[in-house]
Amino acid sequence: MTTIIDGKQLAKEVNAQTKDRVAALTQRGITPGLAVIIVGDDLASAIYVRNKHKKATQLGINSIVRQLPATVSQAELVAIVQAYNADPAIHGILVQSPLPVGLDEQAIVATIDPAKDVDGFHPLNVGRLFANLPGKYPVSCTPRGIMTMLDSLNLHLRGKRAVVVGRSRIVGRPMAAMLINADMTVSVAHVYTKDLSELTREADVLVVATGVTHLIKRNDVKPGAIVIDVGMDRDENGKLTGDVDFDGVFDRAGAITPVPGGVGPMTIATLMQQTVDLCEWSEQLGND
Ligand SMILES: Nc1nc2c(c(=O)[nH]1)N[C@@H](CN(C=O)c1ccc(C(=O)N[C@@H](CCC(=O)O)C(=O)O)cc1)CN2
Ligand SMILES: [Mg+2]
Repeated sequence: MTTIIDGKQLAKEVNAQTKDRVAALTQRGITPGLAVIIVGDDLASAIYVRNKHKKATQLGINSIVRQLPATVSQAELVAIVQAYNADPAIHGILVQSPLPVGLDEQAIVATIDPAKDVDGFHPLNVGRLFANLPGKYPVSCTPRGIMTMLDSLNLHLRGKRAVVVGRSRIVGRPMAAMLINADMTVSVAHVYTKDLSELTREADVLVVATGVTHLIKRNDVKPGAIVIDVGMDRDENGKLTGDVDFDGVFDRAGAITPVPGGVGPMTIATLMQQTVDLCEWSEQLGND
């Protein structure tokens, strides 16, 4: 029997907990605040940002969306980030990715106060994750959401083999770090990897984040493996599909995420969770 990991349902459960935490803070006169900066008119980004705003508002988080024209300068963008850094009502700041060409995304992310870096993309927080430093700091939401999915399966991860296909800054690299921190033996594959199938067939946990439609097929998966599909691709008919051939892999996997309704909803739920984390952590610091 294969388990379908229902990201929508799990996201609902995470969101319900977040809503309770927001209510408890609000009772103390504190409202978590999230500032989302979006630059230009990328349609997909506009939809993701609208969904973030809607969800934050539903949960009682004070959500501010700052829409800027593609012509905004690097210096203007930095000044806007700095203003949110200085605003005590804002606990989480994020810049929707990708930015239009000409803007240096990394330089802008580096100006976000690491304590307000709700995406976990600031180099200080990335470094903390990779060094597995103790303490409270934000991490990238998609892989954190995937760790929540793995937790929900009550697996024994220690010593098992994980393969992450894709080495992006947002997903592949932080995912690998989180799996190493969970005591798994981790390999990261990418576009130059030779004999990909040989590697993926060793995985007890296989995370695929490449943007290549149906890259992973039935024979690339070890029987019983946990298969996490981060892909959001369009097939030849324009239908949303993943990096994994779900129908082919389904009854070979032990558990598998669907697309849509798998990792995507967990990314937004984790973002909300992390906004409230940052708010609570800032309060604890303030009370010390
Ligand atoms: N600053 C950031 N930029 C981007 C991030 C991010 O975490 N921070 N991630 C992605 C976009 N993204 C959130 O920003 C995101 C993408 C997709 C989904 C989602 O729920 N997908 C649905 C399907 C949606 C559809 O039908 O198109 C699903 O998988 O079920 C959530 C968040 C890049 N940029
Ligand atoms: Mg999905």
